[in-house]
Amino acid sequence: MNEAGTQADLPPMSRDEFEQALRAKSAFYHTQHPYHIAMYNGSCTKEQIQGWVANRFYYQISIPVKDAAIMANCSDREVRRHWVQRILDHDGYDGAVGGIEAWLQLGEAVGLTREEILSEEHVLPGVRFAVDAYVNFARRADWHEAASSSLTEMFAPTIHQNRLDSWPGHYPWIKEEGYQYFRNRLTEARRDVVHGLEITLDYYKTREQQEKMLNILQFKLDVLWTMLDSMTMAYELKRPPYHTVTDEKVYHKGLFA
Ligand SMILES: O=C(O)c1cc(C(=O)O)c2c(n1)C(=O)C(=O)c1cc(C(=O)O)[nH]c1-2
Repeated sequence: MNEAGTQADLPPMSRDEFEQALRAKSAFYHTQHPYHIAMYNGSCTKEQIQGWVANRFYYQISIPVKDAAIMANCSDREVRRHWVQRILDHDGYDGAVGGIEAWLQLGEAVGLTREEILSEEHVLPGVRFAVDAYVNFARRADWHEAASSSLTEMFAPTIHQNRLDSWPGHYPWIKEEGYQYFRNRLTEARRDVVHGLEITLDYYKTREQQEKMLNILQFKLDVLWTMLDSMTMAYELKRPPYHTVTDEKVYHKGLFA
C-alpha cells in the first residue's frame, strides 16, 4: 500500500484477476445486512416487509432516470443501443408491463395500496439520500464509471432467487402475483451484467484505475447498505425520523432527483 492507503503503485491486475476482485466485493452486498437476513429467515413483521417494499420503490423508479443519465453522457451508439434496454425493462414496452408496474403489484401483494406507494409517503429521508446519491453520481461521472457502478447486479440474481425460495413459506399472506418482479430480474440482471462487465473490464487498465473502480463499486454497496440501515431504524428499532416529535411522516419529497 502507498501513503494514500491504496495499491495504485502495483502492476495492473489481469482481466481475470480484476473480475475476481470485483466479484469478491459480494462479501459486502446487502444480502449480509441484518434486515435482509431477517427477510429470508422469516423473522420480519408485516410492517417491515411493507416498509422495505415501499422504500425500495424509490430505487425502482430512480433506476431508469439513472440509466437515462448514463445514456445522455455516452457518445457510443453501440453502447446506447444496448443500454436503452434497461430503461425499457423498468418502464415497460410492447405490451410488457415493466419492472415499475411489477413492483407496484408486489406492493399490492404485500397489502399496500398503489396510491400510497406512488405518493412516496413512506420513503425515508436516508433512503432518498442514498438513492439520489446514486442518480447524481451517474449524472456527473464519466459514463464508463457510471455504467460500471451498476455491477452490484452481479450479486443480485442470488438475492432474487433467495426471495422466491424463502418468502412464500415464511409469509403466506403475500399474494403469489407479487413475485413476478423477482422472476423477471433473474434473466434481466444476468444479461445486464454481461454487458456491464464487458464495458468495465475493457475500460479500467492501470492499477490506479482498477482501484478506482473497486472504490466505485464500494460506493454502490454503501448506497444499498445505507438504505437498509434507514429501514432498520424506522421499522425494527421504531425510531423513524422525528419520532421524538411526531408520528407523522413529515419527510421532504422529490427535491433532487
Ligand atoms: O433486489 C435487489 O437486491 C436488487 C439489487 C440491485 C443492485 O444490486 O443494485 C438491483 C436490483 N435489485 C434491481 O432489481 C434492479 O433492477 C437493479 C438495477 C440496478 C442498477 O444498478 O442499474 N441495480 C439493481
